[in-house]
Amino acid sequence: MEILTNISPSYRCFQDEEPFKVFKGLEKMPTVNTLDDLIQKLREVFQSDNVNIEYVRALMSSYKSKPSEWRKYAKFDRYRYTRNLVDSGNGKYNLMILCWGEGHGSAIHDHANSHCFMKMLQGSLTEVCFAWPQADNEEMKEIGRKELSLNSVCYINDSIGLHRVENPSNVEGAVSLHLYCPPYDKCTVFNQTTGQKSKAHVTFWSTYGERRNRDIQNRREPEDN
Ligand SMILES: N[C@@H](CS(=O)O)C(=O)O
Ligand SMILES: [Fe+2]
Repeated sequence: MEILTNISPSYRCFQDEEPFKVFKGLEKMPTVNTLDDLIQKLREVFQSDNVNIEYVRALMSSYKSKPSEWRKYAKFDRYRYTRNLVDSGNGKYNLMILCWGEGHGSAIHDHANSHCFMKMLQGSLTEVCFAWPQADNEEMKEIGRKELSLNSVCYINDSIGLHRVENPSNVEGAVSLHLYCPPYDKCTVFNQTTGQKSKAHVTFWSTYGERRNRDIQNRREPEDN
């Protein structure tokens, strides 16, 4: 499957209404009414051998978050953000809901050569982007920072750079919907001060709305700096 990646980094993050301005050239966008509808439409899009990143992003943007539709997947942990599998996309991608308690964040990481789409379903998150380290033992260079607000969608891949994400609120949890294509279970995490890399496994806290067992949950990485 080929994924078209001709996306301009400056259009990497789109708030609510933008897709229709920015993507006039695309076919008429179908309306996405519910989360199930979004799941279904994503499956259809990824049946093709050519997937247009901007189309996926616009589809995700067109869904307006309704907590009653995603609550069954939104399982929080006290200590770290959780990853909850929603759909395994016929093996082509993983769609998941991440739950970020107050102050929870990820370490700086790559996305294992996958495409990463991220949509806010509740609250807001801060995304801090970094360049790949150029030399040993050097502070990582921040290349951008944004607030992701409700319903906005952003996109990253390894050629754009690395990032870490955090919920800056100390009163509200945040929930985000992520699509990774192809699916991956290992990524690289980086020490912000030294740029030192290590491999981390990424696992699911729950799958299809069911909690997984404690052993698996306790093996989770790569959260929290
Ligand atoms: N990519 C991270 C979440 S985020 O910090 O973008 C993960 O899948 O765990
Ligand atoms: Fe990420």
